[in-house]
Amino acid sequence: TRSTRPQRLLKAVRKRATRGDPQSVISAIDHFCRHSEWAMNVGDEKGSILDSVVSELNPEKVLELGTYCGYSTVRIARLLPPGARLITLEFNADYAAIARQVIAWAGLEDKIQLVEGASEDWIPRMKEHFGIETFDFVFLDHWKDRYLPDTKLMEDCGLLRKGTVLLADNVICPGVPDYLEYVRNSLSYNSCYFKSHLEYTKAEDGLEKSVFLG
Ligand SMILES: Nc1ncc2ncn(CCCCCNC(=O)c3cc(-c4ccc(F)cc4)cc(O)c3O)c2n1
Ligand SMILES: [Mg+2]
Repeated sequence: TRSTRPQRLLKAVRKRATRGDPQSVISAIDHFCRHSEWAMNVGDEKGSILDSVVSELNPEKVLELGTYCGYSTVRIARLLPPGARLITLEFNADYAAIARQVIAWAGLEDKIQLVEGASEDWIPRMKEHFGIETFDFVFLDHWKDRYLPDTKLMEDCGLLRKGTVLLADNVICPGVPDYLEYVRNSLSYNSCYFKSHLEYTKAEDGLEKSVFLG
């Protein structure tokens, strides 16, 4: 049967990127998405904003919601200090299988734990299952109607501490109006918007950075 887009994306990584070189994996995926087939990776323009937030924060414990093919997983993990850990949740088994191979090609598997399942099922189990106290950085890029309930769930599970940074993708396109309204009006967050574009297009999109105040 016909291959899937994630399978073709992985093929492009293997063809163009150098094993063990995360930057070449990132460039290969961006090239594939610009010149062959659009895919819903955070992309190079928003990815540069993601890089600057991660580099400034130097987080030890990172949670990513929504792995897809592992593009942002690789972007984040390549910047983490030794000993830092990234847990990434992916609901779709086919995407997870591709992401594992993209992460392995980048040589970053030691820093990354990919968990297959739904965020709402795994967030309550982070402490007992992964020995996580709190996260330093959370990247939200999964179902857009789960950003708000999962943020409240992370608060309720005590997974956020004073200074934890939430960075949310797609706050304009496809959009997360209920989440934006919450983080921008809650006294528990300092929130700011980084205007950008939907990956590989001219449409407006952006990232919302929200610092939890405890
Ligand atoms: N609960 C739970 N737990 C864990 C999970 N793991 C995966 N999922 C399901 C996530 C399914 C993919 C989410 N991402 C997007 O839908 C997305 C879409 C666009 C986009 C598309 C078409 C357009 F015309 C314009 C923009 C662009 C983006 O950058 C996006 O990130 C989970 N859910
Ligand atoms: Mg996204």
